[in-house]
Formats: sequence, C-alpha cells, structure tokens
Amino acid sequence: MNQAAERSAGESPSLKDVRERGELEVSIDDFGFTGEGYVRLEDGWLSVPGALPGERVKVRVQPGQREGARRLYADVVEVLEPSAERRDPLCERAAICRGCQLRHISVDGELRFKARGIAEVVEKFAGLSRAEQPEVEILTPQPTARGDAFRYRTSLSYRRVGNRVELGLYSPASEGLISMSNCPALTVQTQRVVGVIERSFEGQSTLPWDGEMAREVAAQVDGFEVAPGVELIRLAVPNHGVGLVEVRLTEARDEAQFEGFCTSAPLASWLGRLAEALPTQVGLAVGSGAYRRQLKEPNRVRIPLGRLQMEVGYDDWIHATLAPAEVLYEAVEQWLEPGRGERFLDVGCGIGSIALLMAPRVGEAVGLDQNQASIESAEINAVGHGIANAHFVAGGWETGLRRLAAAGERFTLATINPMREPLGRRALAYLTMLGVERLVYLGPSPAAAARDLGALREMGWEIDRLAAANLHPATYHSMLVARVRRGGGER
Ligand SMILES: C[S@@+](CC[C@H](N)C(=O)[O-])C[C@H]1O[C@@H](n2cnc3c(N)ncnc32)[C@H](O)[C@@H]1O
Repeated sequence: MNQAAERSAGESPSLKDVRERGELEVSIDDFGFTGEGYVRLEDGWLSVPGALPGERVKVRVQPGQREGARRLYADVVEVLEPSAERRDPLCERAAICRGCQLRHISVDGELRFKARGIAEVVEKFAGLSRAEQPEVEILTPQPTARGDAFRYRTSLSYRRVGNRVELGLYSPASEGLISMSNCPALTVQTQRVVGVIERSFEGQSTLPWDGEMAREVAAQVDGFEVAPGVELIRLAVPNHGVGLVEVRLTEARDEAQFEGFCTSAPLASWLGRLAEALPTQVGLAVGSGAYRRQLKEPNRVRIPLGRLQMEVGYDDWIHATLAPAEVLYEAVEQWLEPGRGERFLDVGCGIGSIALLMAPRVGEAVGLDQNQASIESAEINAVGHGIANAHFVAGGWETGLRRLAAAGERFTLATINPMREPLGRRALAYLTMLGVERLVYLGPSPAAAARDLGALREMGWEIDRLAAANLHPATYHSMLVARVRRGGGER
C-alpha cells in the first residue's frame, strides 16, 4: 500500500492550509509527470521539484502563485527522511538548475519512472490497458551511471544584466541564467566551447543588445528600427572537438536589415573576437530569421552514429546525445527484422540515419522528410557511404505519403520518427495503402506518439513491443518506441 493510501483523508492539508503555512513538512506520494515529487492535497496537488516518492521533506511554498490554482509548487528546504533511491546529483548547480530533473535518484529508479511513464501514456492515449501491454523495455547505454556526459548539442540563452552578460540555461528556480560551462550533462568538448563563448563577453564595455530589449523598445517607439540582439547561441560539438556554433539574432525584416545587423557595433566586434577565440575546428555563423552568414568555417560536421559517419549542416535536425541514439538505432534495426528483398520507408528521415543503417539489410530504403536541407544532407550521406539503394524525397507527412502511394510505391517495413506532434489519422491511413506490415514508431513526445498509436490500433494495427528510450539521462524525458504490426482490420 502506498503512503497516500495509508494516510487517512483528514491528514491531507488543503490548498488554503498550504498557502497559509508557507513552510511545512510533507510526505511525497508519487512522481509528477515531469519527475517532480507530488503530494495529494485535500482539494488539489502540491508539486515539489527535487523530492522523491516516499520522502518526508520540509518545503517552502513558491511565492507569486495564481489564486485559485489547483496545483501549487514548493521548493525543498530540507530532506528529513530520504528515500533509499536518493543519490548525490554530482552537480554543484543541481539545486538551482532544473535542466536535469532526475539527477538525485538512482539510475534504476530513473529507468523505472520512465518505463512507467510510457505504460501510462499508452494506456491513456492509445487505449491499451496495462494488462494488455507488452512489458516496457528500456533502451539505454550500458553500463549506465549518473554523471554520464552524453550531450553535445545545446542552446544557450543570452541576457544582459547591467554591463554584464549572462549566458546559459533559463531556470525557473533561480533569478537568472545558469552557466553551462561546467554542466556535467555536456561532453567535455562542448563544455570547453561554452567556456570560450562565456569568456568572449568578459571585459566588453559595450555589449550586443539582448533581443527582448530590442523588441520592447521597438514596440514603444514609433518608427524605431529594431536593433540587432542576441537571442540564443546554439552549438553542437560532436567529437574530436569539431563543431558548429550559431549566434541567433533578433528576427531581421529583410536581407538588407540582416546585413545591417551583421555590421553594426558592438555586435560585429564581439562576433569578430568570438571567431578568433573559438577552436580552429569549430565553425561560427550568425543567423536571423531565414538569413545566415558564415563567419568561420567549417559549416558542416560529421557525427559518428554506429557504423555511420553522418554529415550535418546548420539546418539539419540531429540528436542531442550520441551514445543513447546508437542504442536506439540498434534496437530499431533488430525490431524491424528486415529481410533482404524488403522495401523500407523512413518517415521523418532527417539526415537519413535510419534509412542508411537499414539500406544494407533490405532491397531498398526510401526516406521522406519535409526539410529540404535535410534531404540534401541525406543524399550526401548516402553517396558518402557508397550506398546506392537509398533514396530521399521531400514532402510533408500527408502529401509525401499520398504521392508515394499514388506512384504505386510499396513497402513492407517502416519507421516513423516525428518531432513532438502526432502525424494524425489521415496521414497514417496511407501506410496500409503503401502495404506496410511492420512499423517501428519512435516518438520524442510519448503522449503525441501514443495518440498516433491509438489511431493505428483503430485501423487494425497491433502493438507487440514497447520501450522507453533513454536519450536524455537524468531528465524526465524519454522516447516512446513501439513496434506495430498490421493485423486483422478496422476495429
Ligand atoms: C526527430 S527528427 C527525426 C530525424 C531522423 N529520423 C533521425 O533519426 O535522425 C524529426 C524529423 O521530422 C521532420 N518533420 C517534422 N514535421 C514534418 C512534417 N509535417 N512532414 C514531414 N516531415 C516532418 C523534421 O524535418 C525532422 O527531420
């Protein structure tokens, strides 16, 4: 019996009690959706980031919460009775940075949380009860330990505070941005490049505007020209220190304005100094809206993915972690059970990773993606690997699949790997017309993926394997992976 059930109803405080007391001791009932601890109240919930189920903690209610909200938030002041699962987060900023939500729990505890999360969304959105589900497997690098630094791609927010710049991750738990130059989730090479960018602001007497300030002024002053502001700095440093940095500016109205941004002071002088300070093998570009200018080569990098070396550019989607992605791809290959003569369709192929991994094991592989730049990267990658039986087509889910079906294309195997939105029933219906029999669905948003799985089940498909892919260890995120087979027909 869990702690909530053991407690009599009268013991749960109400939302009003919690607000009035401000600081109180609570027992944590369970995990919330984003890995926080939560307490059932008489008439609502209390969410406590950093607390674990079964713990007794002293908490302080966060200030400024909306009147009438059924969920309140509180911070941990002291853990009075720790869970046996509690571990040292191995991060000096863990208490103020909420980038990783589960650094303080054992790896096994984290994986159990993730497996349960997948089972819950499949039950809720795909309509498959827990009893009917296959057991949720875990796809994660082995051996796995807290402190693994897998992440090589990240985005740094930028904020000017007086005559100083803050650069890092926005954290609701602290006043400002959290520096990421020592972030233990990042690879060492990525941490170093973050450090170079941070240092490039030191001693600057004049600083680039921040984008928010530029927009605020523009909104207030009639005819005011939007000034260039740094909104975000994106970087990816995959291996051997070869990487890409892009400084994203306030959105430019047109090319002439973008040119003006690139040459304006103090932005241009800072960008020049940053280009000099970055390691030789790290490229630098400045971008705004659809415009981009390369300030320092390279403009493409190679990322190792299993037996492939995938080339990517600034406009391509790539995984943020590599070792976990390799584990995922191995599972996809194995789960699909490809036969030599089969045709394989990679829906949401990006730079072509899955199609190129599958190509040697099937008759032909075809990738579909709406991102034209990624289709070109996928073609470059096919040529680079000497793979002749993989082809790539540009198109959205529905139009792309419809065109393939109308052209008489047939496939027995497929993967679907969208972003965070479901494909929807109309697009999924083409899979049957295309002859697909076995499908592996890779859903970065488990809830969106489960909705698509629900639609597939209604069309007669059956889920026979489920997994949580741990692409972002120590966070609450996991990817829903499902193998689906075409069964008997519409329910
Ligand atoms: C998570 S990425 C998958 C990339 C690839 N499967 C891989 O493993 O590297 C999702 C891909 O879906 C594509 N995408 C998003 N919305 C789409 C749509 N409506 N139609 C077609 N492709 C779409 C994106 O361009 C992106 O490349």
